[in-house]
Formats: sequence, structure tokens, C-alpha cells
Amino acid sequence: MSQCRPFKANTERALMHRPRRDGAAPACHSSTQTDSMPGQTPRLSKVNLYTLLSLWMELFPSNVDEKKKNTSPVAVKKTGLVVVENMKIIGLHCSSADLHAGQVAVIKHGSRLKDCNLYFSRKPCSTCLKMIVNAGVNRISYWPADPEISLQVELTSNNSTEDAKLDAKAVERLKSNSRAHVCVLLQPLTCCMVQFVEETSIKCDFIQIIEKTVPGFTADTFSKWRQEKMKEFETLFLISNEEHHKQILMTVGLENLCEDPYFNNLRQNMKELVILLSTVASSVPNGQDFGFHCCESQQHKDMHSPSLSQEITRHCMIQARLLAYRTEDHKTGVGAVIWAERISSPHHCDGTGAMYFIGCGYNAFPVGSEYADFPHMDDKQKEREIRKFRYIIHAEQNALTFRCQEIKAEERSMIFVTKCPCDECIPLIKGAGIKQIYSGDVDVGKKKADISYMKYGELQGVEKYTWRLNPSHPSVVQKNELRTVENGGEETKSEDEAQPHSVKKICLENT
Ligand SMILES: Nc1ccn([C@H]2C[C@H](O)[C@@H](COP(=O)(O)OP(=O)(O)OP(=O)(O)O)O2)c(=O)n1
Repeated sequence: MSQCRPFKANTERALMHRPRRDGAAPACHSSTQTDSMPGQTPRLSKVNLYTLLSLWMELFPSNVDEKKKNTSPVAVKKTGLVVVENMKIIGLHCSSADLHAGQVAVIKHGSRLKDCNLYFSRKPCSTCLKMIVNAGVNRISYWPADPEISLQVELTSNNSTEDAKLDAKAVERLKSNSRAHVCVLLQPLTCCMVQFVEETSIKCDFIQIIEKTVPGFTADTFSKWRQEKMKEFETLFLISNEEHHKQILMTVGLENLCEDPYFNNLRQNMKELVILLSTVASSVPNGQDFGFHCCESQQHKDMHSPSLSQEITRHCMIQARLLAYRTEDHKTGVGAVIWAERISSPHHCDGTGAMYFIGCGYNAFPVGSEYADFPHMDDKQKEREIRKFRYIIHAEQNALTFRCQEIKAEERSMIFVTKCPCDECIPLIKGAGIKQIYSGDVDVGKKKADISYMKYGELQGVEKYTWRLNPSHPSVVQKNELRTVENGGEETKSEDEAQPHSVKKICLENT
């Protein structure tokens, strides 16, 4: 039996793969979810955004401590977790060397977990589940591949497989006796979403900068990076062998999903989400030469005060890029996420080390408004009165408004925004006490009638990091030397003459 079951909130209609206690087939939504209006660009549903962020959190760059050897008798896989309260993200976590993601959430949020929805990148183990259920969470959604206590044969010995199976049984028992819904929430992506993400990723500020800087960069280069990422992520998040996947689903109590069409649909949905994540991850590539660096006037700081690692900044910017796909502005999607770095307590339980989440947002009309309430036009519309700009809340504004932690003056806090902050947002960011801005800078200095990007350049007292070629790259150093000579009034050569090809060569390895 299959039935349509609308999800609680109308903005969050979900395809719920949840085996029912009466043994019937899981509830199923036959149509594709359409969280976009006709004629609009495709948009990510909240459920899929949270799921993608949970997968991405699993890949949060590990610090040295976390890399220490796992001594558990079972193979425990690192897990990502997103905690959602009243439809707002209040936590982005991942497991550390000592603690699982669910345990981290209990330590961080305690009884505030009551009525929250949790999105795990793997089905949590019984140790975590019993505490989470006990805290009174509303719903626990998990990615239906290998669970936290791995069931993948090649990773486990005979003994540990037995322990893993015992754990899976305990989880089922906890699940059937708890008020919380423990389920798989996945929604098919809106029509053309993957194609849209690919097109917008290649046009995003970061790839545009590479394109302008690197001779010979083409769409094929991006495509190659994307294919490599896809392979890597498929190994991590999917189970290539269908039979193995079915066995895992049976063991974790998802036998209803082993039948077609549910099984095929499930695998298809999972694959598309993994492709989407790989595409977004490729849009801020981790080559050796490009990264987030302090703007020229602040460069001395870049050299002296230790800044965030490129791996972490890139990770956070990709979170912001994912958030941008929930925009309500069908021309320009922007995402923002605020993190801070704890200065006290050297013993961080979180897999994110000293970093902790403060808030996130995307550009959208005021909360609760309906599609037709406000104009959606840009500056091509002659009548200024019916343009979108006076109504839309910017990504940074939403991130600041719905933050779940205070911004502490004594700590280093940073905002990651996919686009340069505009003149409306710069005073807000500075006023909030945010210490660093990581952003795109393609529009810096742009002035339009209703939105401008003039204040960013003059902003003092906040460190500004933009995506560009490493200032210590030979070609940049040589360019600077050339400029010094120019200012000294000596004879200058053309850039091409001055830079032998071997020096200019820029590495674009996407490792
Ligand atoms: N740091 C920023 C910058 C912009 N926005 C949002 C506010 C508007 O929803 C949209 C405005 O983007 P543009 O300045 O790019 O303006 P247009 O959407 O009109 O596009 P165009 O670049 O063609 O002018 O982006 C945001 O949330 N955060």
C-alpha cells in the first residue's frame, strides 16, 4: 500500500521513507516536490538542504586530535549532524575522535534538543539514540547508507559485525518505543535542479575569478573537477553494490525500502543529492594556488596573525553556497553562515575543534510572506517602486537575525557570504562585532540605484578575505615587484615579458 502523506509544514512537504509499525509500505509522495513557483528557478527544499548540510558536515576538516586512532571494537564512521529548531538551524556538528555527533549535540544543546529535528548523515548508534530520544527530540532523519556503526563488510571483522548488528537491533527497539519519529526524509529534487546547480556553480564568483586568472581554464576543467568529486563522494555516501545496500537497509529496519519502485527511487534520490553536493563542492576548489586571502591593504595581518586554515574557510563557504540554493530571489541567490572560534577551553568536544556555529541565512522575503506579497523585479524594471530591493532580506541579515548564539567581543567571529556584502549589510556586520568577512568580490565597487557595493572597499576594522591567487605565488610576487619598480619610476616591461611562462604557471589541482 502506498499513500500520500503531506508533511506538517506546507513549505516542507516530504517524501517520508519511514517503515510503518503496522508493516505497511512506507508513506510515499508520488509527485516530485515543487518548492518553486512555475517560471522560477529551481529551489532546494528545506529537508534536502538540511540533508546536504549534514553530509557536508561529515567532511568538516579534522584537526590533528581527531585523526588519532579509533580504539572502539566496532568501526565507527564520522557522522555529520544538523540540529533544527522551529525550522531554523541551531547547530552544525560532526563527530570528534572521542565523541559521536549525537553525543556532541547532547553536550552542546542539552534539554534545548526538546522538539528539535535532527538530520544525521548516518543512522546514529544506540548510545547516541537513547540520549537523543530521552531529550525529547521531535524527529530524527538519517541518510540511508552505511550507519554510524558501520555495516559495510569490508570495514568490519566478524566480531565487530556482530556488535554492529546488536547495535542496529537496539536502535530499532529504542525507535519503536520512542515518541520521536526516526525516519528517512529525502525528497526528489525539483526538475532541472542538478543542471541549474551546475550552471550557477560555474558562474559563481570563485570560478569566475579562476577563469579570469588562469589561461586556458575552460568549462571542461570545471567538469573534470566535478567528475572527480563525484567519484569521491559516491564512495563515501553511496553503496555501489545494490545487494549490499539492500542488506544494510534490512539490518537497519528499512526492509520496506528494499522493494522496487521504492529501492530504485531511493537510490536515484540519493545519487542526485550526491551529484549536487559534488558540484557545489567543486565551485570552491581546493587547488594549491587559490584560496581566501586578506585584501591587499590588510595583507600584513594575513602574514602575521594566524588565520583560519584554507580547508576550513572553503568548507564554510560551501555551506554558504548550499544555503544560497534556498533563495527566494529567483535571479540572485546568496547564502551566509556565521561561525566563531572559542578562545577559552582547550578541550573542545566538537569535531569542529574550536569553531562553533552562530547562525546562517539566505536572501528571502520577510518570514511568513507569500509569493505574491512583494515585487520580484530587478533594476531592469523602470518603475523603482515595483523592484524587489526594498523588501528582500539579505542572507547576512537573516543569518544575524536568526542566530542562535551571541557574538562575543573577545572571540574571533567570521561571516562567510557567497557575494560581496552590500552597503546595507556592511554596517550591520561591523556593528555586530564580526571580526572577519570571507566573501566573493566580483561586484565590489558596483553602484546601482537600489543596491550598491561601495562600502566594502573602505571598510576598516574588519578583516576582509576574498578568493584569489595566493599572494606568495611566484606570479603575484613578481607582479608586485614589477609594481614597486614602476612606482620607483624605473623602466617597466610588459607583464608578459616580465613573467616567464614557467613562473606564471598556476596549479589547479583539485585534490
Ligand atoms: N551580500 C549580499 C548581496 C546581495 N544579496 C541579495 C539581495 C538581493 O536579493 C540580491 C541582489 O543581488 P544583485 O546585487 O546581484 O542584484 P540583481 O539580483 O538585480 O542582479 P544583477 O547582478 O544583474 O544586478 O542579492 C544578499 O543577500 N547578500
